[in-house]
Amino acid sequence: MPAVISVSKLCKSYASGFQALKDIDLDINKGEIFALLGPNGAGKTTLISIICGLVMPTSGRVTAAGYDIVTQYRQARSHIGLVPQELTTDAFESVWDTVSFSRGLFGKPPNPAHIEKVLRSLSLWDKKDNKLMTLSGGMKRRVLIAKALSHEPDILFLDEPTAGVDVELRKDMWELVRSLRSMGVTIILTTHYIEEAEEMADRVGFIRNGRIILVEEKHRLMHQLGQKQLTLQLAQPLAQVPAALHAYELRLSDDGQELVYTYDSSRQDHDIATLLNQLQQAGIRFSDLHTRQSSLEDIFVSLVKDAA
Ligand SMILES: Nc1ncnc2c1ncn2[C@@H]1O[C@H](COP(=O)(O)OP(=O)(O)OP(=O)(O)O)[C@@H](O)[C@H]1O
Repeated sequence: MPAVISVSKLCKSYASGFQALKDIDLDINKGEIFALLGPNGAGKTTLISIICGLVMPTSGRVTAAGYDIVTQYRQARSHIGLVPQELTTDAFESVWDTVSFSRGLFGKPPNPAHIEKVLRSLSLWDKKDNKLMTLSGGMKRRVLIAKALSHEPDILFLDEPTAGVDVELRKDMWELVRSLRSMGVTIILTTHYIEEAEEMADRVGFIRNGRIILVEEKHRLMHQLGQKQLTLQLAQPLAQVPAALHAYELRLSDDGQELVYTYDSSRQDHDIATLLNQLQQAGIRFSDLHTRQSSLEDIFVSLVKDAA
């Protein structure tokens, strides 16, 4: 898949001397949803701001849609839409005016048909004459997206798109992002809700202390690093795990009521049926059992810990 954004050897030191990005190499593929994850202060906003031309890089190179974001800023920027977290435009302006004005900022001629299409796709059409101050929080978020889409970009950055929104709206936003992708828009989002990345991303990148520590397809990541856990509720409490079962490295809860078996879901050599058979032979009976697959959040926490 061709890269629509290409970041190479990117470094950023702020005037204070603080090095916020260290030697970042990253390609974003055309048409994918890419989630950039990392703890507070990792460098996500700095990276996005550089790609969008809001912050100057110290060294390295970034291209967007083939254009250098420093030497060909206008061409590069015209391909990019940025959805910030906060709406800062005039509260007394109408939805239609604010979205049309955004388009004008990119030097694009007016195109009422496009603005109408964007507003309709965001369920904002019947609010087009409303002043921004009269909109609900969720609608204001949609206006931010409409503004970012006003100049027909094919790359969209969403900075924490669902921070502080309720579950209902979050699901709507996910739906919306998916439909944008199906229209061919490449989407890069930052989020603190790992669940959001798990739900939507094709690939995830982890950034920490200004370095990219891992970029991987979400499914492969979850398959490779994901672990499964089998928990057995014992019929009778157990004092200790029988020696015959030591190979499984089972963990017995303090009260002796629960046995937990953690295994690598990508390996074939851990046969649950054999374990259950051996438990039976050892006279250990259980009243219930359940399995759990580790989430992207578990993987994230362990990656961040490992990189500390
Ligand atoms: N203008 C600035 N001058 C000096 N340091 C800055 C400036 N902007 C950001 N930083 C520092 O750079 C680091 C990265 O900040 P950045 O905002 O990129 O992180 P982030 O990953 O987006 O964090 P968060 O998840 O909290 O939004 C932080 O330590 C921050 O304090």
